[in-house]
Amino acid sequence: MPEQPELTIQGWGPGGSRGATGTGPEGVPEGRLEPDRDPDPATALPKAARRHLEKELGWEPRPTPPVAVGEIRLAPSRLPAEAHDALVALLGEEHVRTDREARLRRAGGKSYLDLLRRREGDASDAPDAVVLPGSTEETVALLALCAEHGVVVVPFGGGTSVVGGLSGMDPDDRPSLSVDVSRMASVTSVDVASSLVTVGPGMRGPAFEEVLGARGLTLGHLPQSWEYATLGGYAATRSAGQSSTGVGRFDELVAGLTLATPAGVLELGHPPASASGPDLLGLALGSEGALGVITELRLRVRPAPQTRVYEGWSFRTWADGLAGLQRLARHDLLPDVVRLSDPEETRTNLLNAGGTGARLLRGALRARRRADGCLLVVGWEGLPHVVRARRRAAVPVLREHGAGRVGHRVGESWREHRFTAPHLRDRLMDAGLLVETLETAATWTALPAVYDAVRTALRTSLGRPGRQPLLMTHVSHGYATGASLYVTVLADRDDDLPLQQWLGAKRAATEALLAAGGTLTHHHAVGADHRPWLAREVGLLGVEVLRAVKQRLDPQGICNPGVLLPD
Ligand SMILES: Cc1cc2nc3c(=O)[nH]c(=O)nc-3n(C[C@H](O)[C@H](O)[C@H](O)COP(=O)(O)OP(=O)(O)OC[C@H]3O[C@@H](n4cnc5c(N)ncnc54)[C@H](O)[C@@H]3O)c2cc1C
Repeated sequence: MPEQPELTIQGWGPGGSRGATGTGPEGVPEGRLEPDRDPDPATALPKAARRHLEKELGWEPRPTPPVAVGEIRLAPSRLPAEAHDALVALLGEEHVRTDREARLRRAGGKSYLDLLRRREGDASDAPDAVVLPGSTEETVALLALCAEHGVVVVPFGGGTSVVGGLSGMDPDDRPSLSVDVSRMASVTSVDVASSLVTVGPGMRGPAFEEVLGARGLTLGHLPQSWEYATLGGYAATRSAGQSSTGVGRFDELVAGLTLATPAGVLELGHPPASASGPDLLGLALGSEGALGVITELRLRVRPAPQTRVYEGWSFRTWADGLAGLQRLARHDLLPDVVRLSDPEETRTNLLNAGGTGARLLRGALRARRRADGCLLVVGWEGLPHVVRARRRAAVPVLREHGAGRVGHRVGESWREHRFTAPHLRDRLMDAGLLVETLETAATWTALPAVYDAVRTALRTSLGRPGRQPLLMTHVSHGYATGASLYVTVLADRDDDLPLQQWLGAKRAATEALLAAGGTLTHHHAVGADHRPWLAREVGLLGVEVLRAVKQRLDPQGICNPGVLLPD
């Protein structure tokens, strides 16, 4: 398996002048514990970005660094000795870990709240131990063992959950195990004729694409968390990638999977298609570890694209942009990548982009009176003549809605930098900012109202005299019936009550988007954070159906009890 980069615990990405280093057992990427940091906020951000944010937010940059990793508080492991010994007998000593480093690395996910807690030295969500099963059989056996000893099990993929999916909360406060699937990370079969590849859940996107690329294939699932998230995690959360408008959401890429549960093994999905009753595969997709551990996936792949065309367009208004996308969607003409930024996101991105190209673009948009407009990045991939034909059909529609072409460099630059934002988030958090995202989806009809409602709720909740949040929104995925909205929120952090500040804003935004007709989540999943609202979307009877399925597969309720189902 190609080497996978390191996981960190207080931010995103590798590095860390102050972090500890270590080498882990087979399959566990070990290394520095925290990202590289410039402790001085005056130099940590590009000048233009800092000036813009200071003006927009009423924010004064100040150093708010995380505590040193050595100061993070970690309670002693509560794993009972008999359970530990039984796990060692099953998996071997090196695959049952209770050491500080192993537990800290699997403490929670990467939401703003998760990172705030860890930056403040709180690792109360750390598991009592980490186990690394190597096969479906070992996973089933370890689930039986945990059920017998009353130990909670939290599957761990890349640790990139942003909805509290790894918080390990348990109403009965039992000891908890992080089940790290990184040892199950190899490709076991490639069926080129059927476009099917069987792979372990612990493999990450870059490694998988490398293996597929050698065969002229691709999966094409590219979420912003691509560097760290795993294939099993994508399935467990119903992830969507940046090209999902074209290649489909991750749900659509899963042809089948194996789910190890305390009640036994489920083999789900029968490609190419089946009418044998309701689709049980759908129960495992989005199950977030609450029904068991996904131990194998059969994924639908495609030939690697021979051509890629990425470019930028500019609409005069947000309404024009939405109307243009809706029209493309109705006629099945949406490109593979569609990303329409609202005026606030467009302005901020243009100001923050450095270099001559960005300066020229700003000038050109001003000259064409589009400085307050909305940037659209589109991308087409595939066979050259198909890409040409699809683009040729879409361009007149864009023009009919007033879009002006701003060129390939904008599209290419977006493609080149599309995984950098999470690294910037670390630096913004170091300088006293609240930085978080939220997402939803709505029909084309409801979308404008959802957009307005979320913005009003966030402004009301986070606004203070002389201070306003910066709310940057884009449409990230288009469908015939509607689209998703993705909001990036920046605000001056309340240094006294930072957790409460975001919890209040998130609650207000969620209430507002549900009332306006948005979905609870488009691709981040339910986790612990969205649980209280699940019944609003699926109804009380829907929650009861899910509870009954869980009761059958996991009678002792040991599988990730803190997520998905409301208390
Ligand atoms: C900076 C950033 C950018 C992001 N961008 C995107 C994006 O563009 N699109 C998107 O969809 N999401 C995005 N996310 C959210 C996150 O990356 C996804 O939810 C991803 O699918 C999680 O994968 P993971 O391997 O990290 O899973 P984890 O975070 O480890 O786990 C997520 C949940 O799934 C469960 N789980 C994990 N593996 C298994 C398994 N094998 N069997 C059963 N349950 C399992 C866990 O218990 C947990 O409840 C982003 C997150 C961050 C921090």
